[in-house]
Amino acid sequence: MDSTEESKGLTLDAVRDALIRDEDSIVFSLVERARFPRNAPAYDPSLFGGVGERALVDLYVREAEALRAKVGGYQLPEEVPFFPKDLPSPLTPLQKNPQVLHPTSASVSVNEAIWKMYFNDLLPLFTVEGDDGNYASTVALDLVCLQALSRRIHTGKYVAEVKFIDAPHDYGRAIQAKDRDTLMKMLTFAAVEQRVKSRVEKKASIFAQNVTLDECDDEAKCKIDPLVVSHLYDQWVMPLTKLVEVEYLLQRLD
Ligand SMILES: C=C(O[C@@H]1C=C(C(=O)O)C=C[C@H]1O)C(=O)O
Repeated sequence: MDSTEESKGLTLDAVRDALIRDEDSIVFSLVERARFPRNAPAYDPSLFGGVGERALVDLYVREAEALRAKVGGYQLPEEVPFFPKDLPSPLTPLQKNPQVLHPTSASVSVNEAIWKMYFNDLLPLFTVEGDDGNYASTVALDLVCLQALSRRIHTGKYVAEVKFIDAPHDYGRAIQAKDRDTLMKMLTFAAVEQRVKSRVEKKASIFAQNVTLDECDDEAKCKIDPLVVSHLYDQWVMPLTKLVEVEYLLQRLD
């Protein structure tokens, strides 16, 4: 969420607009990563002796996050690091962000689940098997994908706050009873989810087109399968966003 939106007051429409914009970043990041094959050695901790037991991708993400923290990153609730331990302190004066969420929101992270999902489930669905040796580009693009997914999913903290503010008594009862199932039912909007899935599939089919000048180009294939993107949202992005919402709500009255 940018600070102008926050200062105008948090509304469900404004947060949903932010989620819609994040769809573009997610689709584009997947299209970029799909230019390279799987490149499995980048994920193998037993390779690249110089970097110890860590896979190249771990090393890259950890160092990139440390640098980002030094220049003032990870101060917003939706910006959550994958390697939060021992992040360096910022070297720059911090921007003053309005505190719109409950203070415990910083501790809500589902990045471990995002990491596992991305490498174990998603990558094999949109990259081709193979190894072209371009490991530096591969891990750099993985980081872009992971960050886009993580930001979208952790924006669920704002969604939860707005829903809570709209019905504090109903949510309050379920929170006090620590009733996860009721919270999950209350915050789920099936019709909205259906529209999200249809829209991301459409976006993927437009953004991932191979554009040519040929009049009638039957060969124009998509760079990623639009169905993979709606599957990603259906199976992982929306369930994890809702998990963030539940986790946030459970701490909302602390
Ligand atoms: C994010 C929301 O909460 C839930 C999760 C959704 C999603 O991840 O896109 C969509 C609808 C809701 O079931 C919302 O209500 O907008």
